[in-house]
Amino acid sequence: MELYPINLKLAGRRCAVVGGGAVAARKVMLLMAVAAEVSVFSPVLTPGLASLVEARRLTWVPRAYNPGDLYSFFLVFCATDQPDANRQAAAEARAAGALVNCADAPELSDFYVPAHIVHGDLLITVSTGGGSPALARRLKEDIAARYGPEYGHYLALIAKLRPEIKGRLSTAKEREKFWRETIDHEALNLIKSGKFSEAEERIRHAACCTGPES
Ligand SMILES: C[C@@]1(CC(=O)O)c2cc3[nH]c(cc4nc(cc5[nH]c(cc(n2)[C@H]1CCC(=O)O)[C@@](C)(CC(=O)O)[C@@H]5CCC(=O)O)C(CC(=O)O)=C4CCC(=O)O)c(CCC(=O)O)c3CC(=O)O
Ligand SMILES: NC(=O)C1=CN([C@@H]2O[C@H](COP(=O)(O)OP(=O)(O)OC[C@H]3O[C@@H](n4cnc5c(N)ncnc54)[C@H](O)[C@@H]3O)[C@@H](O)[C@H]2O)C=CC1
Repeated sequence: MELYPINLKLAGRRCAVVGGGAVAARKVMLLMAVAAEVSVFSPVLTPGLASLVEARRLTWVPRAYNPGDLYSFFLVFCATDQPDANRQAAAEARAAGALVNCADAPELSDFYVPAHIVHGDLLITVSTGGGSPALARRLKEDIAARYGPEYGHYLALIAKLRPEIKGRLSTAKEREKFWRETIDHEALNLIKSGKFSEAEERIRHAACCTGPES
């Protein structure tokens, strides 16, 4: 195993993307989705990136990367179509202490972006360690067909009820047993049919019937 699985909080963090093509755009969109503060260094942008600049949601430095650009970022993506520029940017960013992703050189990257499915706070990711991004994408599609948006609603309900259940069941052991038994298909089926309050009641009711003796 080479990769440590970790999910980063990037809200408000300064992140840089070097390059403004299709790959850079994919990385930028994801950074924006998690409210990172994003700067793009590239002479040319995709139309999608250009409209984000116009909406003032993105800082654009409209030129090729220059040494010295990357001294103050937490995370840096090097995603130009020029291998030498990517290498130089990656080396500078790493020397400055940033975590680096080099789009055309996995061996120069500190981390990879996994294929992912998002439903609210539910994040399902697939990594192939850089071995086959196409396989990661395919597996993601298979998983997405199995775990739809209802799981996001289910998670939101469980997360809402967790503090209440924590108050009712006094030990961690009881809570662990409760949640292992309560996360079942019945509540999920209720959510699938739009019966949110019935699903909530089902979980609350289960908590009433659980106690130290059960
Ligand atoms: C190492 C990594 C670095 C990183 O970018 O983080 C990396 C590297 C490279 N990708 C390349 C090609 C492709 N990348 C994709 C797609 C995705 N690539 C993503 C991640 C990663 N790509 C990281 C490893 C993740 C892992 O494996 O765990 C995904 C999962 C996430 C995202 O980028 O958002 C996203 C899925 C989007 C989705 O879910 O839909 C497709 C498929 C397609 O587009 O249909 C192809 C063409 C088919 C193929 O090559 O498999 C090449 C060029 C190879 C060449 O020159 O031929 C390199 C460089 C190299 O390998 O040397
Ligand atoms: N990691 C991944 O998921 C994938 C990576 N790749 C790799 O990523 C690279 C980029 O792919 P695309 O976005 O499709 O290329 P592209 O040709 O669409 O875009 C390249 C961008 O880099 C900019 N650029 C060129 N030189 C620059 C410099 N010195 N400084 C700043 N910006 C510069 C250009 O203006 C352009 O916006 C490819 O060379 C390929 O090796 C390709 C597919 C997937």
